[in-house]
Amino acid sequence: MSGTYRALGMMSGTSMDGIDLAVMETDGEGLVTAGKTAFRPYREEERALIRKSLEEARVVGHRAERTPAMAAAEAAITRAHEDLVRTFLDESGLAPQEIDVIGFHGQTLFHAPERRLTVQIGDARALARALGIDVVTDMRVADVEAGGEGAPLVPVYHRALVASAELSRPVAIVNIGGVANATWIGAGENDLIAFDTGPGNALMDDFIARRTGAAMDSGGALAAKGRVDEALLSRWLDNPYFSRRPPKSLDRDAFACEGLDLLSTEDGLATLAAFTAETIARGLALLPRSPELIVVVGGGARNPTLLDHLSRRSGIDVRTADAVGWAADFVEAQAFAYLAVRSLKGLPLTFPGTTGAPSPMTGGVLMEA
Ligand SMILES: Nc1ncnc2c1ncn2[C@@H]1O[C@H](COP(=O)(O)OP(=O)(O)OP(=O)(O)O)[C@@H](O)[C@H]1O
Ligand SMILES: CC(=O)N[C@H]1[C@@H]2OC[C@@H](O2)[C@@H](O)[C@@H]1O[C@H](C)C(=O)O
Repeated sequence: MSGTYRALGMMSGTSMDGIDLAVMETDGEGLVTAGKTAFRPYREEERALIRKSLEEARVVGHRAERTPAMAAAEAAITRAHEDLVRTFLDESGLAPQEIDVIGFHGQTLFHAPERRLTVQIGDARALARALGIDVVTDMRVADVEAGGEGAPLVPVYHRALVASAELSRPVAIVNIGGVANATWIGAGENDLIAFDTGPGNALMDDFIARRTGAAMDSGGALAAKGRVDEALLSRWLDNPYFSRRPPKSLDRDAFACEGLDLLSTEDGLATLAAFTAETIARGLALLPRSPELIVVVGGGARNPTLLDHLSRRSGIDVRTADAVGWAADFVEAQAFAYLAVRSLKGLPLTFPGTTGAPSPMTGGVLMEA
């Protein structure tokens, strides 16, 4: 096989909305040719299995341990990934042999790097055998075991994207998924700092689901009609996480937001959007130099109310990934394709500045077809 691979990446994030897939040709370094993408929403019963196992995963002592609910969720999400790859290959007219490797993130159930534990479900061996394609998985594990945060992993791919887009630096790539994370890229090749900033969309999704049953505040329409409760917001901001210097990472449900349930739906959503934006702004203020530009990737890029809060609270120019020519919804899936190739080549996935790893570290486990 040459130094360039055709890789397929899949990510199912903390929003639990479904699985993103992207194909690319890459050498795992500067060469990235992005290809087609696909999305498969989780079915309601799959999401229910994941939600149930989120609670159970808190008690496991080892990442390979499975309670009955976790085992059931793992079987379901492995099938869902297989189903998505098969449909994608059929629709793209590609044969399995034309894909060199799959980068498979799986579904995070629990993340506690201070206990050197990060738990993702998804049976990579079964997936590799079923599809007849090599699979690279467990990309957070080596980093966490070495004392790193195990997250975020995407920054090395953000660096490749920024290099090819010729954006002025320093620049921050902010991913607003369930949790939000930022990558700061300075002038030098190795000026890379990354960390989870705080909540992304998950608090807003959970709140609107409780109030109206909707999956999200589409376009931030309800938040735009609400008023930010500044007193409540400042109580939520009074959390040492937000002033702690990076590296740092979060589990999905790290913030309780006391008092939220007393607000109207509109005011609650407005206050949560301000919370997400303000914590990103505070995170960026911890960096060595303020970025000249924020590029927003992930589902949060589809919420103009949130973007508006972010530009006002940070005072920095905000653009969406789509506006700079990237596919906002698929950057993470692309990143796992890119990371799989880096793993095959033994290149670093994480760095002292991105996860606190003691040195640049490769990672990932290869399951051969
Ligand atoms: N049109 C929209 N309007 C408002 N919010 C949206 C829209 N589209 C997506 N979102 C938000 O983005 C979320 C999905 O984002 P994304 O797919 O980036 O998350 P993820 O990959 O699951 O999370 P993470 O990055 O934390 O792993 C949705 O749950 C929703 O809150
Ligand atoms: C443990 C885990 O799955 N963390 C996710 C989560 O979702 C966003 C943020 O928190 C980020 O740290 C990470 O995902 C992205 C893909 C990353 O590792 O870069």
